[in-house]
Amino acid sequence: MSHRAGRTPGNSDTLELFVDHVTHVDCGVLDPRSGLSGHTWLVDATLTGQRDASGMLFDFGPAKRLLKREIDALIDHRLLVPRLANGIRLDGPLITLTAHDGAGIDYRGPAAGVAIFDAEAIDSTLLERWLTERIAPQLPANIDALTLALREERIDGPHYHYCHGLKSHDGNCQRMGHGHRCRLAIAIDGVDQPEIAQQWADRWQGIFIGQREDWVETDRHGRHHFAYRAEQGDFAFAIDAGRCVILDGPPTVENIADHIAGELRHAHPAQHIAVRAYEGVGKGAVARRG
Ligand SMILES: Nc1nc2c(c(=O)[nH]1)N=C([C@H](O)[C@H](O)COP(=O)(O)OP(=O)(O)OP(=O)(O)O)CN2
Repeated sequence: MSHRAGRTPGNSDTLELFVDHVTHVDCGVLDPRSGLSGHTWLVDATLTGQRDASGMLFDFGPAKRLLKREIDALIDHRLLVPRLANGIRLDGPLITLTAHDGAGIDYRGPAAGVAIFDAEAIDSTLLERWLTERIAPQLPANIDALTLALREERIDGPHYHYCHGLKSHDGNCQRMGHGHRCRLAIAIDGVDQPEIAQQWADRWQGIFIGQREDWVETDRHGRHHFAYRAEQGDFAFAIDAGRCVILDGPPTVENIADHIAGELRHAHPAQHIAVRAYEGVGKGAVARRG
């Protein structure tokens, strides 16, 4: 999605500067069809304009810092909410979604934990436009246009997406309801097991991973309620129990990998298990049992 930043581009002296994967965004999305989903989008940026006296469009260092800072501040580690979607209600800090299948999701938390869009649904095209409209005006005057492209990491093997929050994290991971799209790999006795990893990925698509000590109750509609107090404020989430996984410890990627390894160990007690779980793109944890 492209947005003019200021001047009209010239003909022959216009150049493009690109930064692939200037940042990635890990967020949760409320959607009237799927309910809750976790996303990781890589962001590629292209700047169009004229060189200044230094021979540059924009020094890569400050350009990357500005783009990453703004994109991260606007949508990273937030729950993205399409305000105009059927079934969405905003009532102060309480956001409720009644999805098409009747399932209800409640979120309550500080404003910093969400991003609200005047839209019926959220996808990468909408986010590209929304972000460029806000960031392009901050670019230097010799930049005529900004193009941002959001893409998912190419993952050929098993992968899943989930939402969570890490209440003790000193950064934005404390925000309940942010999410990730992740690879998952499992090996038994050193042999890759894509089918087993795929079964886990299928089972875990779109789950919310909570911590047992934050589980408050299961209501009469069969929804688990979670709540915690973090540095940025009080967060609470309610979602169908069938879409929750509850861990004994915080839902870090270490604990997620270890949870899967522990479950597999029951089924394969005499074998060596290795679970390589990712959190978003390019990072994660390996848990080994046996
Ligand atoms: N050892 C661990 N550290 C962190 C975990 C974890 O599970 N184990 N989890 C998180 C957060 O959940 C988070 O979503 C990761 O975000 P962040 O640290 O911001 O990672 P990015 O790749 O997005 O980093 P940038 O600096 O924004 O590029 C945090 N730590």
